[in-house]
Amino acid sequence: MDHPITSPLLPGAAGASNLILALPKGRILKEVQPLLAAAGLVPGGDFHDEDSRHLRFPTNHAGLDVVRVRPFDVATFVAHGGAQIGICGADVLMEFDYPEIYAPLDLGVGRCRVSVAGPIDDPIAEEVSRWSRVTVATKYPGIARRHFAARGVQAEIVHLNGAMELAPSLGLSRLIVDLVQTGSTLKANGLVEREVIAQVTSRLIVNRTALKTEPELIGAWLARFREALSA
Ligand SMILES: Nc1ncnc2c1ncn2[C@@H]1O[C@H](COP(=O)(O)OP(=O)(O)OP(=O)(O)O)[C@@H](O)[C@H]1O
Ligand SMILES: O=P(O)(O)OC[C@H]1O[C@H](OP(=O)(O)OP(=O)(O)O)[C@H](O)[C@@H]1O
Repeated sequence: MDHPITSPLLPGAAGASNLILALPKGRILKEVQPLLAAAGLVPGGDFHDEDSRHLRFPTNHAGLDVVRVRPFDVATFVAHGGAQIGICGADVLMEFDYPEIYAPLDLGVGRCRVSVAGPIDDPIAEEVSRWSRVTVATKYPGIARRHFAARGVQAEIVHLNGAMELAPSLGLSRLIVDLVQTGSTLKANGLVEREVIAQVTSRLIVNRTALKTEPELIGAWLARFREALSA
């Protein structure tokens, strides 16, 4: 597909700063590479060198640089306006619930779900809504707290950044809230999915203020991604 560089995608008037697209390191980055290519966006420098210490990279568009950050931090960079556009999972958006972020495009990658899980040999965990409180290990304290609060249950959160599946067997918590795709990580650790909180895919996100101040420039990138998705 031919992607001529049309004028809205060029840098603005002299002195205008570059747009920044925040990309998540890891699995999502791998999955969105074909979409970036279809949108005519090619990160340059040593972007593809995983050992590079650079964090910001030029692209084939003089008006757009990319930064490579942790998946959770994509939303924070975009919410604070450090990056105007980003790509991150709906799980991250749900966790932070930043009002500054607009998420217009579902990219259809990174498909999984946020779920409650517990030990397979703890059948009463199914009756959690009858409890007044429960301990939950998770890297999603906001999602977990809101989910249980909506059922009138107070969640006491043990905040972990990974390996949540170990928490019940090691006595940290009764339940976990984590991402599930195939379910093999739960199974391998003696856990079972109890409840799906939300389905997850990755989204293209935009800072709302930036969209108001640079509507043509950001609108042109949204149109490119939309077109790439429908190709
Ligand atoms: N098993 C999975 N299947 C599909 N998508 C997933 C899966 N695990 C995570 N994701 C999606 O990918 C995003 C990034 O997950 P990834 O595991 O790459 O990073 P992370 O572990 O959150 O990052 P960090 O290295 O900063 O801890 C998640 O926010 C979610 O949207
Ligand atoms: O249902 P499954 O297909 O087993 O996938 C779920 C696992 O994937 C994610 O972990 P990831 O592989 O990203 O590891 P990390 O969070 O520890 O980096 C998630 O935190 C689960 O542990």
